[in-house]
Parts: sequence; C-alpha cells; structure tokens
Amino acid sequence: MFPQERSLSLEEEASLKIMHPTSVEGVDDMIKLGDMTEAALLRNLLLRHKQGHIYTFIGSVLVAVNPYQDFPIYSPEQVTLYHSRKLGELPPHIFAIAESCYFNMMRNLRNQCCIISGESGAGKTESTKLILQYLAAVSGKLSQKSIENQILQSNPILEAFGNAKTIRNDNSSRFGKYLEIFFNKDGVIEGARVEQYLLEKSRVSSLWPTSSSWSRKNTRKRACCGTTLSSPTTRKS
Ligand SMILES: Nc1ncnc2c1ncn2[C@@H]1O[C@H](COP(=O)(O)OP(=O)(O)OP(=O)(O)O)[C@@H](O)[C@H]1O
Repeated sequence: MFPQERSLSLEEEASLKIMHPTSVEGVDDMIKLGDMTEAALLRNLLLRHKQGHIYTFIGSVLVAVNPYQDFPIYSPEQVTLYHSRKLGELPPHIFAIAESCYFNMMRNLRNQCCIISGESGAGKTESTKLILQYLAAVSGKLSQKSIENQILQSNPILEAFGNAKTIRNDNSSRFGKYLEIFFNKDGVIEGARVEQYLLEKSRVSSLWPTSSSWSRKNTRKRACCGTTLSSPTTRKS
C-alpha cells in the first residue's frame, strides 16, 4: 500500500457510486454528462485539457481553460471553418460563440451581448480579442474600409494605459471594459466604442511590491504613438 492510500470503511464503500461512462470518456458538451456534479464537471475539463482541448460547451455557454501556451487554433482557416456554421456543429471554440452572435444579429437584426467572466488571469482579455479578431475577419471580407484593423490596433494602446503586472497575471487589466461594436445592415463593422470603468486608481500613485504600475510601458507607448489619449477615468457611482 502506498503511503497516501488508505482503505475505506464499509460505510464509505457503500456510499461510492460507479462513474457514468460519459465521465470516464469525457464529453465536449457537458449537458451530455451523466453525472451532473461539480466533481464531474471539473474532471471533464481536466480530461479535455489533458487531451489538448481547452474549450468545452455547456449548451450555448463556452467554458475556456487557459492553456498558458500558444495553440494553433486561431488561424484564418479556423475563421473560415467556423463561419456560417451553427453552434454545436463543430468542436467547442471561441469562434463558434462569435459566429453565433454574428449569425443571430444578422438573422434577427437585434443587438447581441457576449459576457466573458472569470477570475484574474483566466483569459477574459485574450478571449475578447479573439472574438474581435473573428468579427473583424468576417466583416473585413465585406468591407472596403479598414475600421476592423483600427479597432484591433486600439487594444495595445488601451492595454498600455490600463494594464499592469500582478501576481496572477503579467498583463492584468486594471479597469473594466464595456466594448460595443457597431455593424451596418450588411454585417460590416462601422465603428466601436469602449466604455471603461473602475480603474484601479491606487496603482497610478503607488507601486505595489509584487506588481507594477503601468507608467513606464505607458510613457514609451505614448511617445511611439504620439497620441493625445488620456488614461481611463473612474466613474462615480
Ligand atoms: N486562449 C489562450 N491561449 C493562450 N494563452 C492564453 C489564452 N488565454 C489567455 N492566455 C494567457 O493567459 C494570460 C492571461 O490572460 P488574460 O490577460 O486574458 O486574463 P484576464 O482574465 O483578462 O485577467 P485579468 O482579469 O487579470 O485582466 C495571457 O497574457 C496569455 O498569456
């Protein structure tokens, strides 16, 4: 017997249940799981992560596990693959969510909202950029202008002003962002608006021991860009 092993009492043994086959093999949509427990959900994500699958559906919700390494799954070919495909037709992917928003907007001519949540370092900012990348690529095929590129290129500038290194994330957003993208009836991006809120103001005046202020990177970027953009401001609630 290994040191960490121990035998179960008869009572404990009686409380054990046989794992459902879906939990053993893993599923790409957790609605299909036979055991709907927290342990089963986490095991499924772990199993898929070990197989190199970072995305898993729960119906129309996508769970992303941050791989902390570059996966070759965001190429223009992947954009083409997911374009005009229904949610669930192809393996779980952030592009499937972006396509679903785009498709529903075009079909119903109604605004769509995509909520990205998670703890610090979970990959929210990267996921936002990937959705933008997808929408820009799809819209760019129909567009004569280069607004899509301008929107994508505004990201590093905003990050320079509002991101900083923390113990959890080397490029942590220290302010919230509400991003609106405006399309015309042909599905072409016409503009975008970023609303920022809750800037971590304490970081402007003091340097935290285990993290960085954004000023140095900021100054360099400001000098390069020659812009008159100002730091995000906080709002009084
Ligand atoms: N899909 C991904 N593929 C590869 N690496 C990723 C992916 N998503 C996130 N990462 C890595 O994780 C890091 C942290 O991600 P990100 O900044 O998006 O987290 P966050 O949830 O926005 O954090 P915070 O709330 O602190 O701003 C990124 O800098 C990147 O290195």
